[in-house]
Amino acid sequence: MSTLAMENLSFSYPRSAVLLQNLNVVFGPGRTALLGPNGAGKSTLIALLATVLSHKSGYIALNDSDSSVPATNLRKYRQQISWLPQDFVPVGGLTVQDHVTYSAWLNGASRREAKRRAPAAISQVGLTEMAQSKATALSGGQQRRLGLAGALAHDAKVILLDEPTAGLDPNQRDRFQTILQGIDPEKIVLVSTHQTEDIDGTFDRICVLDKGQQKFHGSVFEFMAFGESETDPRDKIRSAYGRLVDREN
Ligand SMILES: Nc1ncnc2c1ncn2[C@@H]1O[C@H](COP(=O)(O)OP(=O)(O)OP(=O)(O)O)[C@@H](O)[C@H]1O
Repeated sequence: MSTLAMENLSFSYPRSAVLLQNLNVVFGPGRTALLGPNGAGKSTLIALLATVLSHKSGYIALNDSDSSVPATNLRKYRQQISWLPQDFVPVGGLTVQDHVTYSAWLNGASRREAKRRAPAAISQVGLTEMAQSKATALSGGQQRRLGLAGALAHDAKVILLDEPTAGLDPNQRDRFQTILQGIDPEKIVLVSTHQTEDIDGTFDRICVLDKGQQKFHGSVFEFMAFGESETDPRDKIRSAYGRLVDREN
């Protein structure tokens, strides 16, 4: 079983207080929703896992590729990671097809592999009919799906998606959830989100980060137990989240 583990991970931005201190988290296969209030450190954690930021101490290990950060085998680690940043903006001038090919190549696939895999990833996110359109001409929701296609085309073991559905309308969010549900369950998928109403039925597990600390990590079912007075699963999750996270945030 693949696991992505952080051990005693600490991080602070320059001239800022410590944000993550001795964080220990293990993500396994399946879809995990990363919840937490604004400023909790979700994007930072994802950027550390993507190795866009470097942690101060501790380490990150991807067990079945025998690679870790810091490590001698950073390249091997990076080849197993796909990352969709929160502020994804398509590169101007590229078609959807070229954009997904380019993203897969940037994520570590060879040029030939990237080209070969792009059509399936474009189809997976429902953009086949727009494959020859300019990426910048897509709507906001379609652009997010384009970003997701780039992450999926790489066929990495770990897929990191930072608030992929922020600002999308309910239809586009539904569409995104359906795509997430279709991702190979053996992959480690970590998705930061504020949309607790989208969790039930899409995610297997929930990890709650608050003030740089892990407040909860377990199955969606276990999480719902904190919202026991509610009956609707979505209300249970919202209520559980409210109980776990300090209201003063
Ligand atoms: N480049 C930076 N330099 C200094 N501080 C930063 C930087 N980026 C983020 N921070 C700070 O680190 C903390 C965590 O930010 P981060 O973006 O990781 O939180 P988040 O949980 O993703 O928040 P949100 O839900 O609002 O996206 C915040 O206090 C933020 O102001």
